[in-house]
Amino acid sequence: MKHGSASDINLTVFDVTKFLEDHPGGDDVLLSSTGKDATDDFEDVGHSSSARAMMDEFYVGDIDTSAIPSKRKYTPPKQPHYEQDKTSEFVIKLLQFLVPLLILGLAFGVRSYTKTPASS
Ligand code: HEM
Repeated sequence: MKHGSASDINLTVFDVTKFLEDHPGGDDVLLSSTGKDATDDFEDVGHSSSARAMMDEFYVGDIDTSAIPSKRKYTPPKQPHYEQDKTSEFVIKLLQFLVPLLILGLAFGVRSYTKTPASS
């Protein structure tokens, strides 16, 4: 949040971790205002001048917002293009279909060879 009448491009950072339990307005409102510019949140409440004076206790430093790099769109690194070999994929699919049939045929074959002829 901005503090006092500092220049518009400066953002003042406060560490309120030690103040969470003691904040008269509660810890939930403090937490909901962390990690962002909480100037409006702070001002909207109409904090007293003694509340403003307390802020010095939690002062960490100023950030020159013009020095913050603007967010850049993430572009994933280019992947090398691999020649995809579809034949092995096809062979695997074919085997997945044929192997069970082969086992079934084998089982029937073995059965018909080993079957004792029906007593006549
Ligand atoms: C370092 C920052 C802050 C300090 C030192 C501080 C301090 C205080 C103090 C001393 C009070 C008692 C009333 C008064 O004296 O004005 C208070 C009340 C309150 N504060 Fe903060 N505060 C801070 C930040 C915030 C933030 C970011 C919010 C966000 C919404 C907030 C919301 C409130 C609320 C809702 C109350 C209760 C007001 C009421 O019941 O009348 N405060 N705060």
